[in-house]
Parts: sequence; C-alpha cells; structure tokens
Amino acid sequence: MKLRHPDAARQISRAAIIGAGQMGLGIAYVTALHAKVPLTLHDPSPSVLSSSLKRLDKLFERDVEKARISREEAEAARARITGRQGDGTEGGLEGEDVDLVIEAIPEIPDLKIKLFSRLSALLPPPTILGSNTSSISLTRLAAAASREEGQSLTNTNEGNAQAGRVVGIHFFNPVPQMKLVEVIPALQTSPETLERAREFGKACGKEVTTSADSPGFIANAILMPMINEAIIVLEKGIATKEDIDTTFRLGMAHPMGPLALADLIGLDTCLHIQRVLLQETGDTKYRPAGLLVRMVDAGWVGRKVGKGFYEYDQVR
Ligand SMILES: NC(=O)c1ccc[n+]([C@@H]2O[C@H](COP(=O)([O-])OP(=O)(O)OC[C@H]3O[C@@H](n4cnc5c(N)ncnc54)[C@H](O)[C@@H]3O)[C@@H](O)[C@H]2O)c1
Repeated sequence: MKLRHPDAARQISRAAIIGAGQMGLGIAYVTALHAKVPLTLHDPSPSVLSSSLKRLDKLFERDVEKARISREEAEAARARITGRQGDGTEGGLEGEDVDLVIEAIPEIPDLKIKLFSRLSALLPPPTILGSNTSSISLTRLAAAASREEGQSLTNTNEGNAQAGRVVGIHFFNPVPQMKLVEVIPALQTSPETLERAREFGKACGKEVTTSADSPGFIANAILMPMINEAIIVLEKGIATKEDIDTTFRLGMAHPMGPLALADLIGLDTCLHIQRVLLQETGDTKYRPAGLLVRMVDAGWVGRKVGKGFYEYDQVR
C-alpha cells in the first residue's frame, strides 16, 4: 500500500504496553513476535506481572511445540519483552524513546483519562498514544492528552499535536489467534497517526478495520447487547446456559455461545462496556442485566478467576 503521509512511514521501533492482563500480554506477544518490536510491559500488580511473563513463556513454548514458530523465533521474540512494575508513569517511561504506547488497563473511563493525561505529559509527540479500549470515546482520551495541569490546550499547536497522536487500536481476545484489529480515530486524530496505527496492526499480522468514534465502535456496539440479552434470557429462566450457548453454536454457527464468550472476555469488562454504552447513548436498551451485575459483585468474572457462567480448571 502506498503511504499518503510522509510521517506515516516512521517505523515503530520501540513500544510500551500498559496493563499486563489478558489483552496486554496478548498484544505484547504479537508485537514482539510478528511486528518484531522491542517493548516494555507494565502492570502495577507484581503478581499479575510475574504471572503474565510466565504465561508468555508458555505461549511461546506452545507455539514452538505446535511447530507454528521455530525455537529461534520464539527466543528472539521473548527477548524483546521486558516486564516493569507500575503503570509506566511513575519512573517507568520517563525519558524512554518509545514510538508507540498501547494501554490495556481496565475499561473504566476515569482510569484511562488519568493515564492519558499523565502519558501525554511524559512522552511528547509524535509518540503514538494508543488505547485498546472496547467502548470508551477516543475523542475524550485525546482531549485528556491535550490538557496540562488541568488546563485545556485545545486548538493550540501543542494541543493539536498532543491530541492528534491518540488513536484506538482494538485487538480481539485471544490476541495471538484472533486476526482482527479495529482502528478508531478520535475526532482529533491526525491522518499520520491513523495510518501508522493501521500499519502497526498489519505488522502484527492482523486484518485492520476502521470505525468512527461511536460507543462500542463496530464490534461491541453489536456484540454487547447480544451478550446482555443472552444473560437476560438466562435470568428469566427461559433456557439453561448450555441451551443458550448451544443455540448460537449449532443454530448460528458461532464458534462459542454468548455466555461462554462473556466468560472469556471477563464479566467485569462486559459490565464496564455495557455501562459506557448506557452512559454515552442514554438508551436504556443498554441497561446491564441484573444477573451480570450480581455475578461481578460476587467476583465470578469468568475464566480469568476460574468461575463465571461456567467453571474452569485453569486460572491465569
Ligand atoms: N477481555 C477482552 O476480551 C477484551 C477484548 C478487547 C479489548 N479489551 C479491552 O482491553 C482492556 C483490558 O482488558 P483485559 O481483559 O486485559 O483486562 P484485565 O483485567 O485482564 O487486565 C487489566 C490489567 O490492568 C492492570 N491495571 C489496573 N489498573 C491499572 C492502572 N491504573 N494502570 C495500569 N494497569 C492497571 C491490572 O492489574 C490488570 O492486569 C480493557 O479496556 C478492555 O475493554 C478487552
């Protein structure tokens, strides 16, 4: 493909990923293996960080055993990943020559807004500030990046440059297997940033789609109401969880049913997304199912803890 913008040709030669949960570690995997970009993987929780690095070792080992990659490729990719405790803004990234940051922290607007505001103060443009958000407005995150000590830089050259390098780079779970990246420009995103994000997605071995900055973008605007409805059908006692999932697997040729998929995504993440959709649209069709809220209250948030709608032996 011909690059339209000279800046878009700038290589990503160093990256940082913030949040080493299920998405952060998957993004680290494809960035190191396919895009061949060295990176630091940050998480405030020492236990999450160490279990994610162990999980990465296992993922590389599994792909070598399955002859998907050679041992040399696996070792070279693993050597590109360094774990670092913290959220990247407390001495983790200062002065680092990073071309791209992708955050994969929880789907909570205030958390992401604070992070973008801190990252923008730390890493000047043209470092791209990417978000793996499933539903939160990139335009809001870009506005947070163009604020300094609470003051808006909107429509100044500096503010435009700060906000123009923010973009949504939305990977799918599990990242090593799923072949899609949804790229979402904020209203402020520059064409160069958009093109570099698309090129990065392709370098990670993914097909890239583009969505406008609208609640839930393409994927979750459609998927989350479906998952929520499946939970409501279960809650009303219309069918068992197995029969709901079987309906989608065998009746609609989905690889997994909506309740099993909700467990894979994480019920906490589903609830956060549903709340963002409700808040952003004001449309009560996005009201989260009561059972979803109760399950999250109970801490039964899916595969990552071993229990959601189903039970799992392997906990991350
Ligand atoms: N789970 C999915 O299927 C899926 C798919 C696509 C996108 N996403 C999006 O990816 C993001 C992460 O989701 P996940 O499933 O990996 O969640 P997760 O709960 O597995 O991981 C989140 C990680 O962020 C860390 N964290 C918490 N607060 C932090 C902070 N302030 N700064 C830095 N790190 C912090 C946590 O320790 C945790 O390891 C969310 O925005 C989610 O919407 C999730």
